[in-house]
Amino acid sequence: MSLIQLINVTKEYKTGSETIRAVNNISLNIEEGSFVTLMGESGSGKSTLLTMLGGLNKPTGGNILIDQIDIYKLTPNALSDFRKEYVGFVFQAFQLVPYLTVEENVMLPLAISDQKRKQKKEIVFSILEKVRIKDKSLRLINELSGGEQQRVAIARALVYDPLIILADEPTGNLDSNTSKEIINIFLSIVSEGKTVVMVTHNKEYTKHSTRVIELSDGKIIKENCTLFSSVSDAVSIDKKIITMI
Ligand SMILES: Nc1ncnc2c1ncn2[C@@H]1O[C@H](COP(=O)(O)OP(=O)(O)OP(=O)(O)O)[C@@H](O)[C@H]1O
Repeated sequence: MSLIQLINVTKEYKTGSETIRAVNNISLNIEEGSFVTLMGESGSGKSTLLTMLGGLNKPTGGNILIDQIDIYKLTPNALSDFRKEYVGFVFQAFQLVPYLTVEENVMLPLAISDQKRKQKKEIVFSILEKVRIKDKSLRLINELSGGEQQRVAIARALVYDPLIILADEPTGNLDSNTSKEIINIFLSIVSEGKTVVMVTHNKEYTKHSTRVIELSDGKIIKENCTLFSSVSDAVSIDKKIITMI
């Protein structure tokens, strides 16, 4: 059974007398451990689809099942628990707290957790190590480069060890070399078995994904699966690219 199942999903926004159909009757299955990129022109419905997948934006039609849970049939509290357990979000604008340190930003989502402080610190440090920013854990956010800030944002998204990472234009504010480093982090996350769904406008990054989905006017117009036989192939090719820079 697929980890993510969308069944006839539609989203309409009403603004005044106008109704915008941002996502138009999409059905889609996403397997666990895949790296999916969502492409398409501005306004084609990518962010709407991503936020619906993450339990942040209720569809006006259809069902979204994650791990066989029909997420919008959950109560608000259960939906919030579901998000905590299953989904980590990464955004273009990082959305970090500028007057807190790296460590404090990543620790922030754990504020509501019952774990002991020592345990929380261990989780935070192991993730900071994974995204290679541990040496700057005591720096304030505004003392970091854009790429470093995005690493912190990815670390924060990983603190509850979610199965799914949803990233909306995570490289949109970064130069091309830094963007490749961020894509490499996503590839290593995927190689651990997590599922990443990433919105991007940059065609170059689609070659690292296991599946590319192109949207237009809220519909899937093109799909390209299994560009690599496995994610480890993608990682090795990506490493070659990084070495060439
Ligand atoms: N909260 C909202 N209220 C009204 N209309 C909205 C809302 N959010 C998105 N839309 C509209 O829905 C359509 C799809 O928007 P969406 O942000 O999903 O597209 P996108 O492909 O992510 O675009 P971009 O690449 O510019 O971020 C657009 O026409 C947009 O104006």
